[in-house]
Amino acid sequence: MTSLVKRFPRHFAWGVATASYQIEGAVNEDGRGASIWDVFSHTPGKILHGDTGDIACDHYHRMREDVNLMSQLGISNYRFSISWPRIFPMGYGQKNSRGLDFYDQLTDQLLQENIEPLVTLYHWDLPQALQEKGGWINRDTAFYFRDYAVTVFDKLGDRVHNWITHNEPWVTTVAGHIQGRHAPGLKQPNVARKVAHHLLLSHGLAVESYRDMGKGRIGITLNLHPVYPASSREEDLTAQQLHDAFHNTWFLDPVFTGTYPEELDEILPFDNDFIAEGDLNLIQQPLDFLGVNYYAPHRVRWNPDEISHASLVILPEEPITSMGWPVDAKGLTDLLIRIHYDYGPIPIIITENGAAYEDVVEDGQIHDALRQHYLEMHWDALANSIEQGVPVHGYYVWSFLDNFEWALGYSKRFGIVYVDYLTQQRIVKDSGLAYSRFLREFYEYH
Ligand SMILES: N=[N+]=NCCCCNC(=O)[C@@H]1[C@H]2[C@H](O)[C@@H](O)[C@H](O)[C@@H](CO)[C@@H]12
Repeated sequence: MTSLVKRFPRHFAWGVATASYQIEGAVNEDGRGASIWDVFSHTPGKILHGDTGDIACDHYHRMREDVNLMSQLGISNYRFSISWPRIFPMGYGQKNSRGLDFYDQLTDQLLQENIEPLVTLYHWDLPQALQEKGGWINRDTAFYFRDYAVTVFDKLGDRVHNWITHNEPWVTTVAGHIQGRHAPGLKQPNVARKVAHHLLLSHGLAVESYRDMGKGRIGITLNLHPVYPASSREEDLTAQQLHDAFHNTWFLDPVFTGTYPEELDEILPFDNDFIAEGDLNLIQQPLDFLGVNYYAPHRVRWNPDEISHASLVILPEEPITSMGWPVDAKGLTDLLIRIHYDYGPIPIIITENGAAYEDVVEDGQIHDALRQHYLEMHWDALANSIEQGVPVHGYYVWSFLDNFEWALGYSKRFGIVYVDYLTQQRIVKDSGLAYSRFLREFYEYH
């Protein structure tokens, strides 16, 4: 391992990541309003086994214990998200001071333990009251988001200096509004371009506001995949192009070039009546970093029946995680090099990377060798990216704790810390102990 620590720069930010609805629980406490995920998870048939985020990891009540565990493991960076409906139960208007107080205390606890916060403003838990006014289909939501962001900047901005506007707007758009497998559970492809645009507009408005208020760094997190053609056949090369537009450049292009990719119009045609003068300039304004969530590459073959005109191909012999996602760390290097050369030298933070595997508790331990190997392979791939000139400034394991995995409920475990949901006991897995050893070596070396 020692050779690996030398390959990362001195101030590289190693961390762990979570999200509010996936770990907090306490959904009806201290004035929190309902989110679209409260409604969705309580809708029969939407979540595996009927799981909800009502309790999750009970992090709202166990925050100090969890921060202390991070500190014991030598973790010095923590990415978490803020629950908008804890701050504005109705999405706007009357603020909820007890909701703000929780994140105020969390921030202070982190700083006391010398852990640097990286705060995500939106990790999918839209206030239900705004969904009832149209949610992201309604342009007003972008401005309510701006006002929510300003409130949080004002409260925490003296201590939090690293911000992410949105986590994976692609998932909100596609899973939430086309596939219907995420909240708000809509299957309306014709609104997808408008939803994505309003999410990006809200990002631009929040960045613009932060530039007037804060002196820290702000970016956006996108889930991105390198896209490989299954063969050199013309149709598979076309599938690669369209799939890349649907999964990657739909969001990379507006954020970094102020344009939407033309290929997207082939698969999601739209009349651009929702794009107002100045919107794309706002969306395209400079960022301090791009957050990249990387899990797996996409290998595709032509399939006109799919929205991206491509189907994923999993090779018979390639290893997969329990999510069915291929394990291919070189995909991370390929992706980062592509971003670097296509979009310029924007600093990159890997805001999520990790793997779900079936974990078994044996004598109070979890020997999750596959997850440990997955992580170490991706650290090596990240070092390769840096050695090839990509300015990577940080890496956050998804996830610190096992947590509510959206439509799959608690059936999938991504944590480096195991959570027994019956007792809420935390057990550091072998992968968490290995990460701790790696961090110790890194800080000793540097
Ligand atoms: N092939 N393949 N597919 C990868 C699927 C990409 C879309 N899902 C994500 O990236 C989600 C992201 C989310 O932020 C987090 O809240 C989720 O818990 C993790 C784990 O699911 C990941």
